[in-house]
Amino acid sequence: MIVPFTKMQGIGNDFVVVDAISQALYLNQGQISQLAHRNFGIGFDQLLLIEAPQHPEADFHFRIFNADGSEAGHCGNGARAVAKYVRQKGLTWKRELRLSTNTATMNTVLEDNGLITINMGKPRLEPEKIPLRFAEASDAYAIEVDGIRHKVGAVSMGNPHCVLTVDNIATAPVQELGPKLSQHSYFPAQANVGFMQIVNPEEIKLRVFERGVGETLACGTGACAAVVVGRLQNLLKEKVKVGLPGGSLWIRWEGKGHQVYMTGPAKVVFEGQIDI
Ligand SMILES: N[C@H](CCC[C@H](N)C(=O)O)C(=O)O
Repeated sequence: MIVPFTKMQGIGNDFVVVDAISQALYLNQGQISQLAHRNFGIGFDQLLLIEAPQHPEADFHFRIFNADGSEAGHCGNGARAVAKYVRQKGLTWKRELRLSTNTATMNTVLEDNGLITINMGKPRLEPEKIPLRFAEASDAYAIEVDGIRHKVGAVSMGNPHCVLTVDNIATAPVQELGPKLSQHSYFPAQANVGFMQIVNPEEIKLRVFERGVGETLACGTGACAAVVVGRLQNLLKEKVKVGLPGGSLWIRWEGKGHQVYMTGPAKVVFEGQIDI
């Protein structure tokens, strides 16, 4: 079957986007991981399948699959890509959209400067909603890895995140500690692991070891999770610039009970088709 796709990226987090409305597409985990392969396939961090809305107030639904073929509940950089894709493909003329994923619904606004602002919803802090195997919600948890106790924050943005603070992002143990925290038994659904350096209360640097992928150049929900954790730990103000290896995102969170807002770019790289 010939499947047209659009390759896109959001500050270096890269996607294959497929309109699964006009052409239903069913891929198993092995096929997805093959397509994700940087040598044997197209190569991507996530596959985004755009589907018809599942409820009347949404304009589009999209599903997210990591490079290992696992399905995820949310993707912040991917949401910006979807918002840009549906307009560029003429699937809508609207500049303000309501998108849904398996775990979240969000409003998106295409700004005059070409950036996209997304209301990412309220962070979920209750352990059972992250999910995290702790009884009580806390602004910080102690998780032991190889005999060392790490102070981490944990939050769901519709997908699970674990965030720890480091002095210098350049020397953060992303490859050593990232997978061990991501697959720690305290995270029954695994977790995306953010390493956050506080530059000042309005700016951080962040690297993210993503569940189902490994370290990516950027993670949108990870940027939101890091700002939420930083604010809960009284390290950050309401508006924060998040510097990731692939570029910057602007996150705003007033605090508990409020929505998180994310602003950033999304770009088309090329159009293609593949015989699956
Ligand atoms: N790896 C994530 C999904 C992609 C999130 C990321 N690319 C973003 O921009 O939020 C997970 O398994 O929850």
